[in-house]
Amino acid sequence: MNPIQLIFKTYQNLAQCIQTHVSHPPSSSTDSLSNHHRPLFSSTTSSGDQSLIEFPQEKNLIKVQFAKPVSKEELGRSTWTFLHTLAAQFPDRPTRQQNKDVKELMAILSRLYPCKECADHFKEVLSANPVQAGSQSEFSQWLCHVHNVVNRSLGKLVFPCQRVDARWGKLECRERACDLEGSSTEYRNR
Ligand SMILES: Cc1cc2nc3c(=O)[nH]c(=O)nc-3n(C[C@H](O)[C@H](O)[C@H](O)COP(=O)(O)OP(=O)(O)OC[C@H]3O[C@@H](n4cnc5c(N)ncnc54)[C@H](O)[C@@H]3O)c2cc1C
Repeated sequence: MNPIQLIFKTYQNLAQCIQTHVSHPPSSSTDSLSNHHRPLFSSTTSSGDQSLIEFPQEKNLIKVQFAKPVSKEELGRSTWTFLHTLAAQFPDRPTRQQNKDVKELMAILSRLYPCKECADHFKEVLSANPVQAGSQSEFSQWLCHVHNVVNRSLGKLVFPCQRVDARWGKLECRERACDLEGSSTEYRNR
């Protein structure tokens, strides 16, 4: 192959590669659709927040939910669920590392929470209410308190913190496999 042919061939390969990626974007390793099952073409029809993608090879219709913007409220509810569940599972006698980690987590949240106004406000809340995580109950009470500070600033009702254990339980997990304490001695020794 002479140099001109070589350049032409390389260009052809590149163009083919781009075309393939545009029509079938690469999937992550967790994507359950193998290349064999990818649609040759896709037709989408909106029905509420769901759309249908047709797989002509299999004469099947598979419902695929497309991303839509998450509201500040949804994000807030999910984040509080994560935080209160973390507090419910926090060890009664945390290691120094666990204590440090939870403080760092809150500091990171106050910098990276994907709602700038909320993150800035939470930074102020944290500086007025430093994290207390000497035990499970101390951490869950502290979290309940700071959640109430946010509630108040939004004109919401204050939650009775003596009921926090009734509202937020541990993650449903067989044989306490999700417990921080039992599950990782390595972590405990750090
Ligand atoms: C760190 C952080 C900062 C935020 N800052 C802002 C902000 O500045 N501006 C803004 O508009 N939104 C903010 N949000 C979102 C806001 O707090 C709410 O999540 C959102 O308004 C939805 O409120 P909600 O009424 O559904 O209940 P949420 O406040 O999301 O609470 C979820 C559930 O937790 C329970 N709960 C309520 N209070 C407590 C408590 N004190 N202790 C334990 N459980 C409780 C209730 O059962 C409630 O249904 C923030 C969220 C987070 C996580």
